[in-house]
Amino acid sequence: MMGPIFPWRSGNRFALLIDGPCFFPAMLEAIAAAEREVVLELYLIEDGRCSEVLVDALVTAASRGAEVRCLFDGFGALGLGRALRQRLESAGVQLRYYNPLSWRRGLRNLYRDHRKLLVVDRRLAFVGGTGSTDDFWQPDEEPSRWHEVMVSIAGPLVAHWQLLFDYQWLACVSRRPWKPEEAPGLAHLPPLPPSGEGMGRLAYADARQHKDIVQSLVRSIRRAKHRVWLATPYFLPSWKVRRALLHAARRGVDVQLLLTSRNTDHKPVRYAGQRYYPRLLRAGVRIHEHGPRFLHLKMVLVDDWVSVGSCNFDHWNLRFNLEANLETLDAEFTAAAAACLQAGMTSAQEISLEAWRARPLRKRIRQRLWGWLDRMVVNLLDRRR
Ligand SMILES: O=P(O)(O)OC[C@H](O)CO
Repeated sequence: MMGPIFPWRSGNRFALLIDGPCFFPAMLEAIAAAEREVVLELYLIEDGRCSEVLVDALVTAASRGAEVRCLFDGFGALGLGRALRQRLESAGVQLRYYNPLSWRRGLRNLYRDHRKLLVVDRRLAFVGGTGSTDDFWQPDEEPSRWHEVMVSIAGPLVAHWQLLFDYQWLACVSRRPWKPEEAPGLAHLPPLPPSGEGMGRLAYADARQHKDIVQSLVRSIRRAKHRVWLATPYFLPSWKVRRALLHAARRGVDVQLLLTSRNTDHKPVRYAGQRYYPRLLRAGVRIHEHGPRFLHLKMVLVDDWVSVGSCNFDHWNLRFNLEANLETLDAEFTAAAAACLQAGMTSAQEISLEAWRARPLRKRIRQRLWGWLDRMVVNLLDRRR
């Protein structure tokens, strides 16, 4: 791994904020209270009521003299129109775009900044899986159309999230790689500390160059004693993750997956991922498809360890994206994450092996087709390495 690895830090306070109507007002309130600095990094941001309110808050903060910097993904921000961009710029908000699309960049256009983070005055951070679109939140609309979580963090860990932003902010201009000697980084994944109050760590991925986010997940699953509960909207896990899940289920660990139902924005991804169902079900993994709203949250609970953030742990994300997750070992936060996942699984439909075997022909054809396409593209990309 090329990048430095962040250590565990104790003494943080975490709050799990479930769904846009809970986390957007909290984020806006923090921006409204900013005295010196606001940094925001998002993959998805597009025109709509949600972004209008967010832009209002950023513009107000900048007009009061706070330094406001926004780093948006060059593809994810294509839906952000000129009017909102100009409002930000005229108020003095500094805007940068990660890897803007260009025909000259060819396959390098696939590299995307998928992180989602907000840090205010270097003292309060919000991290998780949201974008700024009306699907996540609109004022006065409840519940939100998409089910998502963010976590508020106060304490020493906030400095690490600020650092992650600052490096990427610089790298966007100079294309400088990370310089390990400049960061408070470790060379290897740190051992898991005993569960304690406010224990947390920043795990990240920098496309193929650095992936402690997934190494940490695989290590946790391999050591799981009681449970592995994993929620993601785009279930295309790498072989290492699948193998760890299968082995955990076979040795009697309670392995449960919370995935999307037909209520998804990328149906082909769902079909391609369903090719893994039979083997997982035979090993004893329980699979739930979340129906009521589109499940967009990305969260894993392994015994008391939680990893939550931007990462879908799929082979596309981990090949091309910048990702960032919060890992925690904190009894209260673990209980909140478990309750959130449990509620999701309770309102989902569980898929049994019998029902799966009896699925109609048209479903089998779709799964074969998209599964085959996914595998073919991945094989082609592997050959280019
Ligand atoms: O990439 P995610 O997981 O942030 O989800 C955003 C979707 O791609 C929107 O279609």
